[in-house]
Amino acid sequence: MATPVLHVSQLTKRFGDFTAVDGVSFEVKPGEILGLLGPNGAGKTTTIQMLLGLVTPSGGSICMFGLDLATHRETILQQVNFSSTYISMPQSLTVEENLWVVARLYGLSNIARRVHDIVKKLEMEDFRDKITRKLSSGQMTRLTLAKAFLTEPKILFLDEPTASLDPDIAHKIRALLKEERRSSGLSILYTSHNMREMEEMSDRIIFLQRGRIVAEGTAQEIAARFGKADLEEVFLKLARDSR
Ligand SMILES: Nc1ncnc2c1ncn2[C@@H]1O[C@H](COP(=O)(O)OP(=O)(O)OP(=O)(O)O)[C@@H](O)[C@H]1O
Repeated sequence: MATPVLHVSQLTKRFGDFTAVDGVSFEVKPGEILGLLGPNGAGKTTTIQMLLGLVTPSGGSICMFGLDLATHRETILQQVNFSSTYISMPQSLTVEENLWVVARLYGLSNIARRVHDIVKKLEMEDFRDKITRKLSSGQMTRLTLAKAFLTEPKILFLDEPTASLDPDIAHKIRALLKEERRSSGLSILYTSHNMREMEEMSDRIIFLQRGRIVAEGTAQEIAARFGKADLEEVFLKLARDSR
């Protein structure tokens, strides 16, 4: 069996007396798309922030590519990238300048070609010269996705990657994610509140509720386990139970 790209064991985060992530364990295999689902406040973002080394866990371990994040942070993070709405990028630079900054920070070669390719792939030609401060939220989302793809990571963490995109662009982004997974074996962990997207994209889904995993499997397996027709019905049941 393939070695997992990501192995998370008993991951826990406490903020004072409050436990936001509570003993979570899971794996992501090479080329796998894992969906992280859960109601507001379930602990999805906190989990991703720990995987990125932005938040220090209170307990448990995170291994990527067989290395422990606590001791091999720099090596691991060179092969990881992420996209989320909480990223802030230099506001006075243009879209393309921001991509050049990222490319230089990662020490990439052939920067002009890479930037050109990613701008084309994400259909950003219209606003490549626009100042970042003036971007619409959907354009900003595309810039953060471009930043994530630019470094050709082995695993991508995406926190609500299609949240502010129009249906046409969201569809193209999903197709691109699937194509990258197919062509380069990219692994993806992502969150979304769009149940149809979760069903379409995810090989497996982890359902978080109050910081704990309450269900795991394919969308069909999870729906069947709860005796529901689809993921949306399961979500409504679990979300209402947790309020
Ligand atoms: N720095 C912090 N200090 C205290 N509590 C925090 C902190 N960060 C997150 N929390 C709390 O941890 C819980 C989990 O938050 P998190 O942002 O991980 O949830 P989420 O599943 O991503 O939710 P959403 O769907 O709303 O984005 C929430 O109750 C949140 O208020």
